[in-house]
Amino acid sequence: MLETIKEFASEFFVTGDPLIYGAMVSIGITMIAIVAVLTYFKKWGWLWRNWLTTVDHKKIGIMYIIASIIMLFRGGVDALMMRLQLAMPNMDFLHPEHYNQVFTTHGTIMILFMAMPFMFGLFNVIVPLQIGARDVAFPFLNALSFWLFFLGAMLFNLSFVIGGSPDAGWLSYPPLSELSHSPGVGQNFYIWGIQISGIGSLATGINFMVTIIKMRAPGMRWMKLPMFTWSVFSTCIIILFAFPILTVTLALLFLDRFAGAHFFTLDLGGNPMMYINLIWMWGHPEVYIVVLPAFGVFSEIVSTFSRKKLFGYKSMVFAMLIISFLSFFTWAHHFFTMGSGADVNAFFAVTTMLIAIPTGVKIFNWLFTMYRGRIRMATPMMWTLAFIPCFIVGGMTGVLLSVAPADFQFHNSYFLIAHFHQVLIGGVVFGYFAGLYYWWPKMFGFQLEEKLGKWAFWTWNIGFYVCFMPQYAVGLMGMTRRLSTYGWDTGWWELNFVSTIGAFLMGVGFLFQVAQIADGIRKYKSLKASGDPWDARTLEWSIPSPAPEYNFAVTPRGDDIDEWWEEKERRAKGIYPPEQKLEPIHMPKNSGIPFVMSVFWFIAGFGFVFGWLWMAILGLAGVGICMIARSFSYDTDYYIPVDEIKRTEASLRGSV
Ligand code: HEA
Ligand code: HEM
Ligand SMILES: [Cu+2]
Repeated sequence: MLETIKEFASEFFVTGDPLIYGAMVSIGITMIAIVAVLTYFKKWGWLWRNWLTTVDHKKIGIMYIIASIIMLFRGGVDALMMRLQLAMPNMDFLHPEHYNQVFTTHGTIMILFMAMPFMFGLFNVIVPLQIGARDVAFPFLNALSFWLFFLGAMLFNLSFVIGGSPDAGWLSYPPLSELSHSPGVGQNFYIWGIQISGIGSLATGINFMVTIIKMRAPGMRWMKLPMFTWSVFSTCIIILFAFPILTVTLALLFLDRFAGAHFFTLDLGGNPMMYINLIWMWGHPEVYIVVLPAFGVFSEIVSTFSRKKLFGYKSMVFAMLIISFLSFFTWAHHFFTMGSGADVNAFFAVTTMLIAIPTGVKIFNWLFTMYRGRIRMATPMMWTLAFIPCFIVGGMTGVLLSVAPADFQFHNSYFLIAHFHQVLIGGVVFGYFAGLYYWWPKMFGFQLEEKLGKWAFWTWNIGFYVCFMPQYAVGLMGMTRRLSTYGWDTGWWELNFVSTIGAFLMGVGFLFQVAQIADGIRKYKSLKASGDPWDARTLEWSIPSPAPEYNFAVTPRGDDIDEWWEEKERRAKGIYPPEQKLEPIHMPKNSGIPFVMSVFWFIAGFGFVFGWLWMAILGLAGVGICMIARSFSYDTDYYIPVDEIKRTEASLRGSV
């Protein structure tokens, strides 16, 4: 008996490292604590009814954001472990094979399970409210997308506890990711975790595209759309074309590993370069997928906090559409060194450089919006102001990398690492933080304490520069990426040491944010009387905060770019909109199917990971049954009666 248990343990659990044991035990304890708390307070029913089965876009958005912040923590711990290992030469904190696992999971989690869900969270919370809609076009699909993302992410994270983490880099290049070089199950976790959540991402892209096309308030023509919604639309275009490439690429890699196909091996007619091309055809657009919505957030904040109309509305829209389009023609800049020849490299160098132009247009528009504005220095605006110089430097070093001959030097060095962290942190993370601070009152109906927010802001920012500026230098001095340690004779240690200090400062910044949120919850003070604490401009602020379940009691109009601002001006002049009659509101009903179906996907994925076909088939059968069950469920909607709307409105607006 004991032998069998030992065998089981040695097959499924990563053994031998106290660090991993420690983490496993803490994950286990956390899980038990969560289950115990839910049971003790009898919250299972509440959890199921209000969250696990919800199809309300606002709640789905909040769940996305919570999941992504947890993933930011996990990815951040990975980052700090790497920085600790690199702080001094010849460190023995992470062994080389662990170092490989840690940068792989860090990169994958940060992009796919932190940035993507944060972005989808903001889409969900804001887009329907900004365009005056009652929900997204397909609320059921929206819930399904969330649960696919969530269980995909869980499957990926499970690799840490069972079976071993992937370790072939965040894009899992063959031949390293092939069975011959990575015989463990880590790569399978990578493939299935991303595959399952990727289907969710594609569905979200389609959902929001249809929502924006079909569900805008009357009067809201395309050139009246709020800028954040435009950014979401341009991102959805990229998702629509890029994600299917990822799905196919991972499916082919899976066939290589699982069925002995040879798409990406050099023998039997395959070619690893095919994988590299395919993965970057998704991977490059992916970085613009995550940054465009951040641009949208900055646009909203700049105009709200400068109390001015956004400068150059149309040029902003065209710049984003051009970036969406160009993002599909630059992928080969990630492998200039792979021998495609001068002509190919020149083509991709030029297309890459072209992207600097629309991006520059956007930067100048933000600056012109601020020019002569009455700027208020609240935290959302501070993150926006910090973003601009940071992103300019990060973008400029991107342009340096795009010079193909120079890239032969920069490629895979710490110069590259510094470039992409600068655009990803300075652009994406700062952007989503700004959005979170800006829309926090909208989501939860109370304000966060600014003081702790400012502490978080400064530690993050100072930490950022201290961490990543030295990396440009150490990159030029020859330090390459994915290096688990180095010697004293390299001359790199001082810069690395400084860099590690910066990384920990950012960690402190994160702790300040957690404290700020905890403090806000403790001192909770409802915003009942005013749903519009920033004196903002777009429709989401025209209704109470948090928004009622049905969003708008009566459908608003969207005739102006800053409709709510114009409305406030009209009201100040005593011009009120005509009283509209309330009507019963048509709403989608909650459903447990998205959650259950995603659990079956998880089971199928788990089966494929370990090559247990019976389990995979069981999972897929469950998915099929859920689909059939859904197609036979007719009771999917209901109406909210007028009385109830009246009661809700009265209580939310504080007059009861
Ligand atoms: C949000 C993410 C994001 C963003 C926005 C960008 C933006 C850009 N990136 Fe970056 N990049 C990454 C994420 C991102 N990148 C990642 C993750 C990798 C590495 C992946 C890996 O290997 O693991 C990478 C790698 C990478 C490479 C590959 C290098 C190599 O592997 O050797 C190159 C090469 O061309 C490049 C170029 C650019 C350029 C030109 C831009 C441009 O879009 C920047 C445009 C912006 C500006 C230029 C600043 C503002 C403009 C002005 C003020 C106007 C005036 C300026 C000029 C006229 C120059 N990037
Ligand atoms: C919080 C601060 C962060 C620090 C200190 C940090 C640090 C690091 C380090 C040390 C590496 C490994 C470098 C190497 O050895 O090659 C790395 C890789 C990477 N990071 Fe970060 N990181 C941070 C945040 C982020 C964020 C927010 C993102 C994405 C949104 C991100 C995306 C990546 C990616 C894609 C890789 C490449 C992984 C690979 O080589 O496969 N990082 N980071
Ligand atoms: Cu790129």
